[in-house]
Amino acid sequence: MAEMAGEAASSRQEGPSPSLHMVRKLWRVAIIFFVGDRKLKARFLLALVLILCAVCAGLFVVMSYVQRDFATALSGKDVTGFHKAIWRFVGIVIIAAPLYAFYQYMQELLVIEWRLWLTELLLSNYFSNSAYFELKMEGSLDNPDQRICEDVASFTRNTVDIIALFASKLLNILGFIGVLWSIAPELVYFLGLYSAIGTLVTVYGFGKHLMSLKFQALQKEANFRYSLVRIRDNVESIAFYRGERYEASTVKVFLAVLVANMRELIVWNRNLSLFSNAYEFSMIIVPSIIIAPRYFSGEVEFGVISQTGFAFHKILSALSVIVLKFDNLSGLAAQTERLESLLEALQEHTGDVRLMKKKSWSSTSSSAGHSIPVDSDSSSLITLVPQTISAETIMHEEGPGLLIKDLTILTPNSGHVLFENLNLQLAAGDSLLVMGPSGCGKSSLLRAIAGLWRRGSGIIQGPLQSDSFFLPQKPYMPLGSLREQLHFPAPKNALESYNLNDGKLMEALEEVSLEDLLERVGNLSAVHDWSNFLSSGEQQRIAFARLFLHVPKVAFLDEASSALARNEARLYSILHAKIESYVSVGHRTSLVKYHTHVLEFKDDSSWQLFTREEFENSKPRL
Ligand SMILES: Nc1ncnc2c1ncn2[C@@H]1O[C@H](COP(=O)(O)OP(=O)(O)OP(=O)(O)O)[C@@H](O)[C@H]1O
Repeated sequence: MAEMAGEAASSRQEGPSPSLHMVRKLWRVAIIFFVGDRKLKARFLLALVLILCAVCAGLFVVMSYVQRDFATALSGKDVTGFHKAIWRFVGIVIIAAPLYAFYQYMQELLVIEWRLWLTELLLSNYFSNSAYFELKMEGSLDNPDQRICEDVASFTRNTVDIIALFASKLLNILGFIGVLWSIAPELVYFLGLYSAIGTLVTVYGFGKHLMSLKFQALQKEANFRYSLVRIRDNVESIAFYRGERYEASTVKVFLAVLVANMRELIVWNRNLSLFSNAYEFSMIIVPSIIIAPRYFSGEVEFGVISQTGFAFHKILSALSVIVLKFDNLSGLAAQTERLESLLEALQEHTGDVRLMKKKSWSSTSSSAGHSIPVDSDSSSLITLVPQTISAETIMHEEGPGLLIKDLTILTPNSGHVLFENLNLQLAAGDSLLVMGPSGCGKSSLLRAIAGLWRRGSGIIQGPLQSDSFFLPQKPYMPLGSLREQLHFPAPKNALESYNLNDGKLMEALEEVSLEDLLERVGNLSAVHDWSNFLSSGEQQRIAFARLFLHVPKVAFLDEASSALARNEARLYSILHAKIESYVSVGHRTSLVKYHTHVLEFKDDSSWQLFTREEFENSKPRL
């Protein structure tokens, strides 16, 4: 199973580790938003966040002076000074409260815009050039759905938080270092050394383990959730098999693996907390200890003690940001790692230069000629040719009918040869039935024609993608109304352009003997969980109705009538009348009479092409 392969493949990955390479990856994933097609908006929002951050940090510096005057007035029993300090404090609060709320709001807005943009970019690539299919087939990338959904959300949220955090810490250093330096320069040196040691201990003592555990936690959470989603998608089969105990034990294994990882993670988090708390708490009274003798000797006033403490802790927390926020940073590193590998994998499949700005700068010039359009809905089979055409790649060309030259197909991962040097040609009006033992490669032939499998050699000349239509072995019922089931794969937002009015849809339902379905569900807008609501035969008939509505030049049917008995003859006679050429895969000899040619695969991977008459004569029992 591809998921298991994905799990195995990615469990071999150790995850991120603290290094400059990691920082570069973070930059690569983050920068694409700020140089993408909405870069003006992105940069404007980021600039606003940084400006607000600077203003808020400035207010903190002002507040430290007010606090100093406040304390000094109190200790000197200076009532006027005390009232003055209170009014200045009130003034700062009046400015700071709305400003801080606006600052938070702008951060949230930046997160939402960033998430929306990145998710849309990933989705358009995921569905482009069959990337979603190939990623699953290759099994090298676990849970792309979780990466697109949760990792993008957490990545954008954490990155904005960290940018704002680093900016405010930097401004704190700039704002308070002068204050502290003017009072006690030795405290500045001390802080520099102390935080450098703390950072080194955190990064080298905890970094590798924590980042790797966080990376695995994301993966294991996703595997656990997917194991439950699979059950929801296959409830009926599991219930018939009475497979509850098996499934429960499988899910528990995923849970146990997840919990084992969590246990290890909390141990490391506990140790990190021990260290960072000791690191932080041991500094609480240090500034007072250093400044107190000067106060006792009358060198500085009382308020300087609290101002020194305030400035000291601001700079300490700024210089120690890696120590104190390492938990968030390691989470961000894990999300970055997962997103970076998704972006890389998608770029390999789609060639979309927007996905990896840095990398593409060096590769655009050389690969520009092969760049594959994203979101192209009139793409021909030619657009399915991968970026790098190797000796092991099947070539696609546009042409009338279907022409297959010297086609050899290998399975995607194992490279097992299914059949070799297949040659055939279908002219307009021809139809072909592909037969042979189970597992010989009949469906794989259709996969190769559709451009889903590319390993092998030879040439497939076929019509534009928009002129061909495939009915897969498992009928697929998307989410949506009955109308949308019939329109599928027309996108929801483009139904009108397909010019399929309700009259035509009802005609198609009649053609496939499903006119009663409309009575059962009420109308074409009815929404159900169609894959559970309809029987297998009914789902196959809906698939035929889609085919009759789309009227392609060539249709490909993979055991598309396997669940039909009575209706098969009727559907094939409509197919024959409506569609110029078609290729069916099937086991039943009853299908032979609906085709002009038969391609028969044998157990030894050889094949033979017959006209219908030749085939019938060679098998007298038919
Ligand atoms: N993703 C894959 N990776 C590796 N091998 C695969 C993959 N998918 C299918 N195969 C193998 O390729 C072979 C051909 O599969 P295919 O689905 O084309 O068979 P088929 O002739 O259509 O069989 P059936 O009549 O049972 O549907 C099988 O042995 C199958 O196990």
